[in-house]
Amino acid sequence: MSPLLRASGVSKAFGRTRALRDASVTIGAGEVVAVSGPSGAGKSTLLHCLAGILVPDAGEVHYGATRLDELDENARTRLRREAFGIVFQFGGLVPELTAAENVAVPLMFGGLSRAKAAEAAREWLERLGAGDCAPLRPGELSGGQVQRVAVARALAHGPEVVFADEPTGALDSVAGEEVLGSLLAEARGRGTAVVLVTHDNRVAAYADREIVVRDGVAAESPAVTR
Ligand SMILES: Nc1ncnc2c1ncn2[C@@H]1O[C@H](COP(=O)(O)OP(=O)(O)OP(=O)(O)O)[C@@H](O)[C@H]1O
Repeated sequence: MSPLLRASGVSKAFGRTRALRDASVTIGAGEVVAVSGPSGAGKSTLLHCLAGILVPDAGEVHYGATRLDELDENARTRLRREAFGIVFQFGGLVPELTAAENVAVPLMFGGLSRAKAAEAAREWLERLGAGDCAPLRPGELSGGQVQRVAVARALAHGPEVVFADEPTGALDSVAGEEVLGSLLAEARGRGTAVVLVTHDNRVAAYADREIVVRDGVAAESPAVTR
């Protein structure tokens, strides 16, 4: 599998907390990788460094031929918008916008007309089983619906990688499995890589491969052939 995203010797500290120590991991194109480990181990920090949300104190992050950690803030934001999709534990939707607008607005940033973005947003919400949510605001949605909308928003612009930080952590197991099932089915169908932070072993079982983080140290399991 060709490497898409590669962290090499990445370290990140917050004050005296060494959240990540010398982490070296690779994400292949189209690969679904679970990042697991106990609370506070450094999983989110690793995800944020790979996604260009955080800049590491040491080490390198490569996205294809691009050295992510050397880009300035604007360039990283642009790259994230174009090439990455992100799903947070609590959706991270804009509360003032409807579900449809939450999905459509990033598409308009990407250059689609309002009408085309609205149409694509509707299609994506339908695909994720959240068509009925289109006119509603996040405050009017269930946790599972919020995550479906967040997944639609993360996938709609055709990213190469989706980063999901405990995307089902706030949901009961049935809703969680449905959301995760939809995310992975859509991503696998499109060859989109997924980096999935979880401390739930059942969730990790959906992945092709696991990166286990303990005390800031990341260990990769070998690739599983499907
Ligand atoms: N912005 C921050 N400021 C200060 N400390 C931080 C910050 N972000 C993370 N940390 C600390 O870094 C360590 C790793 O945090 P991180 O969120 O990466 O762990 P995690 O494995 O994702 O944990 P959880 O499963 O509880 O979300 C923790 O000790 C945490 O308190």
